[in-house]
Amino acid sequence: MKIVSAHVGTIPISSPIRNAYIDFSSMDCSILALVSDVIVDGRPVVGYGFNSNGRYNASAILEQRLLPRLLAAPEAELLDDDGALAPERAWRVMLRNEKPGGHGERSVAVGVADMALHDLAAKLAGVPLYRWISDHYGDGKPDADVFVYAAGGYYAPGKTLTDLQDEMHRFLDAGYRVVKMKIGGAPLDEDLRRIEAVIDGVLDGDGSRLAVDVNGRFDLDTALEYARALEPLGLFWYEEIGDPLDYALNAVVAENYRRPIATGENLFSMQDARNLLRYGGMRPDRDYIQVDPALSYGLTEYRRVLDVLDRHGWSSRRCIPHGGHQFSLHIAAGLHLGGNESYPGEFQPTGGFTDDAQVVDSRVAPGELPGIGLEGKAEFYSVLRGLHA
Ligand SMILES: O=C([O-])CC(=O)C(=O)O
Ligand SMILES: [Mg+2]
Repeated sequence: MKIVSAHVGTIPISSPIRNAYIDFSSMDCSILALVSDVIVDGRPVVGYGFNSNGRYNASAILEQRLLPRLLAAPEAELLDDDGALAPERAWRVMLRNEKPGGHGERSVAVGVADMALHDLAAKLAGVPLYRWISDHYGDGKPDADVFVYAAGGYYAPGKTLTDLQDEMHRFLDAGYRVVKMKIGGAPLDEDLRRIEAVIDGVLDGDGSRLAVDVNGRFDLDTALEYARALEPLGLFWYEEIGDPLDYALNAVVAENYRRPIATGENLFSMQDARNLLRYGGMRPDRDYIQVDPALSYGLTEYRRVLDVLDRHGWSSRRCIPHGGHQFSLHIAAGLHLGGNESYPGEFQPTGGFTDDAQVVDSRVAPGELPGIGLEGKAEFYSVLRGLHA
């Protein structure tokens, strides 16, 4: 097995929505095809990768550093002892001559390549990725389906409370039980009206089915003011409250807020996640870790994150990755995570699951196509095919 060519593209995943920190009017991402020399049914087996939303494309790092190393490596450096593609070995090749620290855009680029390598490895083995992950990295007994919640509730120009309620009703109609909305982009009293409109108008008064996401906007005073107002509502979680690297802020909020906290989508390495556990006051009996493998050096690094969590007494069930993509859906099923995010309708064409995926009672199965199964997302697959056809 040899990787004969690598093809990088940059595509928009933009929309007019806004969270408390950024709008998505110019959001884009990198896409990648790794073409192998293995031919099945007259076509080469190809692994695909992309980065999820929130960080912009990292195409230059892929093109200028990571992929040249991958393509120049002797075949044996990418293979395991049985001659099969070993994504973790290829990962080490890509990161040769890179210093530690300084995670960020590099971790996005590696995340894209790591995803494509895992897609390719599972396709070469002829199995869906969750099965490959479970057999190679897990206990061989993957979960049949995965908890998913519907994320949305963004701020948008002209969006009314009724529009917000309609959006949340659509999520419930699509099979989700738990929904998420943005806060922190409006004054507290206005956010509370938005929250109450969803809890009372959509969720039959049950706040435990609503998560709220600040996208790192609050200083400590505002974080605590909101915490006091939110606690009686019994929310599913209070997310990314302050700057992602302000572990002390997170710890103080955790001391003052009894309900679950979720964070980690802007932590890009095992070391960052470990610092969150060491200094962030996160509580293993109730809080959630949202590190997104597609943004943070891929599944190879994510396994290190899971190992650190385990050493700190955390269950993998407390991990619900950010990003709403099909890659993390397989990882969640293969490694017994607590769930995965979903954005019905946003961040197309990359976001979401295969076209035939059915969410029932907030659970969805990763599907049985070989690899990640992006071939089952028709619009996205036509874009990916265009990279190398
Ligand atoms: O608005 C965003 O950047 C996405 C986000 O935080 C999430 O999905 O949790
Ligand atoms: Mg978030």
